[in-house]
Amino acid sequence: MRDCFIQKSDKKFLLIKHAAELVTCAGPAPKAGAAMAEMGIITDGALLAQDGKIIWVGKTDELPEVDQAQCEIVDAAGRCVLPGFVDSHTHLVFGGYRADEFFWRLGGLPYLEILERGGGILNTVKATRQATKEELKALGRQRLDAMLAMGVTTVEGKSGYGLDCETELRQLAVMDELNREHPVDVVPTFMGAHAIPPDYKGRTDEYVDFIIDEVLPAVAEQGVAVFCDVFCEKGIFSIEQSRRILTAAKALGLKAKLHADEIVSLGGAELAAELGACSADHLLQASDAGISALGTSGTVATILPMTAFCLREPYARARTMIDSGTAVALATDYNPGSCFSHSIPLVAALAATQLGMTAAEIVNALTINGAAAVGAAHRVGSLEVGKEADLVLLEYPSHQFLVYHAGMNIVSKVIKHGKVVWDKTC
Ligand SMILES: N=CN[C@@H](CCC(=O)O)C(=O)O
Ligand SMILES: [Zn+2]
Repeated sequence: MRDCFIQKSDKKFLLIKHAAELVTCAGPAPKAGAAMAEMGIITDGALLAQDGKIIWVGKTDELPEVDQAQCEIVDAAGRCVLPGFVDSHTHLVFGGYRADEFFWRLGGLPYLEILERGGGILNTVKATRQATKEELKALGRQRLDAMLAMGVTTVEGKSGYGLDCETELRQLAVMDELNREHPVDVVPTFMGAHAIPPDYKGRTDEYVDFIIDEVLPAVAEQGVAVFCDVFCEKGIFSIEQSRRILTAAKALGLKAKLHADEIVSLGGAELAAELGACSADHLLQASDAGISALGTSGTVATILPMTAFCLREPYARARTMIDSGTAVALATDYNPGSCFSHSIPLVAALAATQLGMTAAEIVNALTINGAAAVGAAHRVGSLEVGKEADLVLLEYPSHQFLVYHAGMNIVSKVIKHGKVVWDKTC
C-alpha cells in the first residue's frame, strides 16, 4: 500500500469519542426485512478497542476508565462513525480492460451476445492467462488501495478469468497473498464456472465435469477459496449444471454463492435458496417465487445496482425483497466488463434513487448484511463487543450524507483492526 497512507500507531487501545452518530448496526445477522431499518445509532458515541477488537461501545460520557497514554485517540466530533464497508461481490483480480465493449453495448449489442461471439469475459480470460502472478498482484493491490479509500475494510473477490486449473489457482493465490499483506481482508471465491472456455465450446457438460473432477479438488486441497460461485444464466450454466457444481463444492467444504437471474429469469434465486447458498447475487430478473424462496431461506440477496446501471438493464426489485422479509446486501460487482467501478458512493446513490431503499437499509446492506453474505458476520460488519474494530469515519455528522452527497467519497478516515490505515488529510 502507498507509504503516504498512514503511519500505524503502536498503541494497545483505540479510543473513538464524541462521534455525532456512532452507527453500530448491532443485532442478529443478517438483518432481514423490517430489521433492516434498525441501525442502533448512539449519539455522542464512543468506542474502545484493544488489540484490534472492540471491547466497549456506548456514550462518550459513560466511557470506562482507561489509561489514555496507551490509547490512540480519535476525536470524531462532527463525524458519523460506521462499521467498515463489506464489498461482498467483486471480480478484482484480472488482466486487461474492455472499454470498447461498454460502447458496443450502448450501441445496442447485448452483453451475452458479446460473450457468445468470443468477447466479454473471454477477452478478460485471454489477458488474465497472459498476466504473471506479480502483475496480477500489483493490479490487485492498487485496486484494494482504492477500495480502502472508499471505506471498504473487507472485500470478496472471485476467480473466473482463468477457466483452466493453472490460472484459476493463480488468481486465488494472488487473493490469498493480498489478504495477508493488505489491510483490506479479501474473502476468496472460486468461480471456474464463470463462462465456457473456447476449447470446451459446445461441450458445457464436459467442462462441468472438468471443474468437478479436476479444478475443485485442487482448489479445496490448496485451501485457497472459501466460496464457490457459478454464473447460472441462459447459454452459460443451466440450473442443473449449477446445482452439480455447487453440490460438489459443498461436499469439499466450500460455501455456495450464485450469479442468479441476472439477464434471464432461470430460477437461480430458487436454486440458491434450495442449496442454502450464503448469497444469491444480481437477481435483476428474479421471479416472485424466487423472491419468496429467498425470504424464507436465510440466503442473502446481494444486489449490484451499478451493474444494472452500466448494462442499462432493469434494477433488481430490492424494495419487494425487503418488504417480503429478505435480507439484502449491496455490493459493487467491480469487474472489467459489466461494471468497471468500485464506487460505494454510487452504489448508495443508486440504491436510494433507483431501488427505493432507505438510508438505514443501505447502511445495513453495505455492512452487516455484506458481512453475512461472505460468512463473516461473526467477525465484522457491526460495532459490537468482540468484533474487529473495522470502522469508517465520514466527513459529515450523519449516515444520511452517504446518500445525500450523491456519488461523492465522503470518507475521512478508515480504521482496520483498531489502527487508522487511511486518512483523507494524509
Ligand atoms: N455476470 C457475470 N459476471 C460478472 C461480469 C464479468 C465480466 O463481464 O467480466 C458480473 O457479475 O457482472
Ligand atoms: Zn459477478
